[in-house]
Amino acid sequence: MTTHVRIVGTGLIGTSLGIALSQNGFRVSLDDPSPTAVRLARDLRAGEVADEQPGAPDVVVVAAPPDVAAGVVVDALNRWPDAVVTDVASVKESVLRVVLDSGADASRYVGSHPMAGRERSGAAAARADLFDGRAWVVVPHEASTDAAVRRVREVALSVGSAVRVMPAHEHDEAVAAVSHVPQLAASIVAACLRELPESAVGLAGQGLRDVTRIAASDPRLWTQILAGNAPAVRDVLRHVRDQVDDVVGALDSLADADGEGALGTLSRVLEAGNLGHARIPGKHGAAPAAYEVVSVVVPDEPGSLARLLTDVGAAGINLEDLHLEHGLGQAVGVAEISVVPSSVEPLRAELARLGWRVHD
Ligand SMILES: NC(=O)C1=CN([C@@H]2O[C@H](COP(=O)(O)OP(=O)(O)OC[C@H]3O[C@@H](n4cnc5c(N)ncnc54)[C@H](O)[C@@H]3O)[C@@H](O)[C@H]2O)C=CC1
Ligand SMILES: O=C(O)C(=O)Cc1ccc(O)cc1
Repeated sequence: MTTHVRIVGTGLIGTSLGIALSQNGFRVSLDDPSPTAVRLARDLRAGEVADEQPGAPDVVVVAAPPDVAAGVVVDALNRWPDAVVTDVASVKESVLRVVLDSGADASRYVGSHPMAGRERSGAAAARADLFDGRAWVVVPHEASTDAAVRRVREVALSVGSAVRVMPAHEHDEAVAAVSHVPQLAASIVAACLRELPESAVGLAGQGLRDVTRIAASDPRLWTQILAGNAPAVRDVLRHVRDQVDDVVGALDSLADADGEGALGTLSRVLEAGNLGHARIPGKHGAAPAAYEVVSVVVPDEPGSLARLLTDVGAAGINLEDLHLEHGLGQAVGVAEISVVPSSVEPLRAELARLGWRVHD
């Protein structure tokens, strides 16, 4: 029988999920306090407006802001006595605590968190493939039934996510380090740009863009996320502060004293960064792949990049990643094509043969 999923909160995450589930044969009904948000989600083919859908849902996914998520979960458990209820809030322990204290039937509640998102909010930013190949944390608690856990896993797997199961406190500690502190770091670095003269900001290259991409995220959402995970975020941030203090000490010594030991400190911090970076998983949560980059000059003309990608495909080589370096006002850019090491030489030779300028 077709599974009926009710999505409550049709912003970025709810609408993306609705589109992906609808494409995979689920029956989806949509609800949101904002009638405009529901209708936009419906128009984007995320499902039908809930008022127009008869019958109780099998699964309710609460995709509302973190500070109201727990209350919406409790309402859903009370309203639909046979439904499994999950939420996708970025913090899990604070939601679980409210649900357990509410007296509602928590055996049908299983928390969850897709590790996929964008720096934009709202249904208009939704993407059908948002969850594809990304981790989706399923967060059961002591009273969750196996049947409820299976239902939530089914939702995550059917949109292409890789399921990871862990308890709420472990989830919150993990995301403090891999998501919440990185968001703060991006915001703090970007905030330092506010007072810079135009002539300085104009020198920005890809490094600054990479480090600050998520500084464009929604401050209202992130204030709630950080507040909801305060102890774990604070602990990671203290660790960051200790390392910043070490670096400042080394730089003080270089600037004002004999600099003894300072280069060692700087080098250790940078090498530790290499080691941490190498642990970030590659595509589909797989172990980080050691790809190599082939750099190719691309003229700034219509169709150039498409022609390059066609030539890579025709050479029978799998493109693992693509990055375009493109300075403002330049007539050419550089495409950095990541491939497995064994493909580097064949690709270089083939592209050079076809007349592309391939860099060392
Ligand atoms: N934005 C991201 O990158 C990610 C967000 N999340 C989590 O997903 C949830 C939704 O986030 P987004 O989709 O980004 O937010 P959003 O701002 O795009 O959408 C939130 C929606 O919830 C609705 N809403 C507000 N109060 C509500 C209530 N009381 N009941 C039902 N709906 C209500 C709003 O009208 C809005 O349409 C949050 O809990 C967030 O922590 C999880 C993974 C990634
Ligand atoms: O933009 C990215 O790289 C993200 O990882 C987005 C994201 C934002 C919030 C979450 O709770 C989970 C994922």
